[in-house]
Amino acid sequence: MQLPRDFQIKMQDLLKEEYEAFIHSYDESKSQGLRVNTLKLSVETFLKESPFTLQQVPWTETGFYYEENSRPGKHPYHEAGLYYIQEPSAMAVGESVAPRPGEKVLDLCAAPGGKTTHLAAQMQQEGLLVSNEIHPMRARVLSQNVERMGIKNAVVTNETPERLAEHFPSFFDRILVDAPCSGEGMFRKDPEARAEWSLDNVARCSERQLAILNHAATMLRPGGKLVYSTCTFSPEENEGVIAAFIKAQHHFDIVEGPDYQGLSHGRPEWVAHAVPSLEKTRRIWPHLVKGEGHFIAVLRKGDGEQGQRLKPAEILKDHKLIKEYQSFVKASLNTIPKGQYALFGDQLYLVPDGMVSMKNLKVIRPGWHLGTLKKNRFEPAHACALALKNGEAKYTVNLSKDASEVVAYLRGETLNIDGAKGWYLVGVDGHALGWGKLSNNMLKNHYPKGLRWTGR
Ligand SMILES: C[S@@+](CC[C@H](N)C(=O)[O-])C[C@H]1O[C@@H](n2cnc3c(N)ncnc32)[C@H](O)[C@@H]1O
Repeated sequence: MQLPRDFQIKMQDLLKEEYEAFIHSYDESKSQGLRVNTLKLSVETFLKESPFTLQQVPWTETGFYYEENSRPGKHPYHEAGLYYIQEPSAMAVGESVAPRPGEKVLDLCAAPGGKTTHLAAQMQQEGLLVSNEIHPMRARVLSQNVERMGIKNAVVTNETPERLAEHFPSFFDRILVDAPCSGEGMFRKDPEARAEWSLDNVARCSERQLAILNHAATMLRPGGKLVYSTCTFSPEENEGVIAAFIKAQHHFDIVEGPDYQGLSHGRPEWVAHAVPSLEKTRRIWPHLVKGEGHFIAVLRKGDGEQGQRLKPAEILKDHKLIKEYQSFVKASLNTIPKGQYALFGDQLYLVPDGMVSMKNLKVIRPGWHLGTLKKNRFEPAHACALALKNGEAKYTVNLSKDASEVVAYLRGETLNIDGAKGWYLVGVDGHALGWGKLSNNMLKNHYPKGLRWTGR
């Protein structure tokens, strides 16, 4: 593998006798992983149903390596959101954040959503998860992944860290900054990261990382936890950023990172102005574990002034007034979705508990999207289907993963089905895939056009 020359010289200088083992790891194949979505099923059930050969990732109960020739991204279970394909080392980050149900959590650099979907699984649909991405196109992909994984309590925003910091002073219990970086840890799997790398870019990244981290600090409540991670080796972007941050932000401490098998300590000796506590940060090395390169720092904010209470979000006083929605619920669901309803134009959402007003921010998903109010009727959203559990819809079409109808449905084709008129939740082995509307024994396909399978 062709690695940038300056990168090799720098790593040799840092790693000394360990360099040989490090550089040989580039001759080995990258490791690939998936994380079971425990919002939809337990690990135990997934392992019984999984068509793939899997091996446990040591630092994540829900994470597994899969074999090179399996293609989990091209399986109906993927479309049903039963798992998220995620680089195994990256799973250690969500484990380090470890949010609890009911908390207020911010994922500041969230697209495409690997860590956000991990945090959401830990929160078990309770509390408020704000998932932010600065780039509009990437924010859209993030939003789609939040939908596919059936997450109800996430608010997806498309903002700069600066604007969010103005809106949310001392607000969040936990914040993750999975920072944009030079991506040295991804060289084995990402040729673009190799092509774009330069020493100048490393320096630019570290400046940007410190700025993002400072904005994150503003948004954390006293006593809150801030996790900083990168997928790069360069000390300037890792221990160096944390050293500069701690120097400026006296009320923050570095706390001991996770002690999972295979994780190494941070290297204070690699940066100027180091403090010994930098050793409490964690590094993941590809020559020591089955995973790509990563860095994780866990920081805690000391006691201090609590933030002001933010204005609550505007919610509907009585959703029963929306007759079209009531008729849909009565005809098509066995349970009434519980929580706070909010209407954005003609779009109906259930917003997370603790949702505050996000006026003037670019919000692209304010919670669980239930559907659209049309003239005299309600049309359920794809997100509504994907967060419904077995038994929650009145009418279902349950297909087996090997049935040709599953592929037909995912391609957007009409299915022939006997039954009463109405909305049907189409699923694979009991896991929702999307909606279909039955009339005259023809199930009109409501699988979103942009997600349909083509050429398979
Ligand atoms: C390492 S990636 C995040 C990966 C994501 N957390 C996941 O697990 O799927 C870093 C993200 O930061 C975003 N980003 C780039 N510049 C940024 C900036 N100045 N402020 C905040 N985020 C930025 C990138 O668009 C990218 O999506």
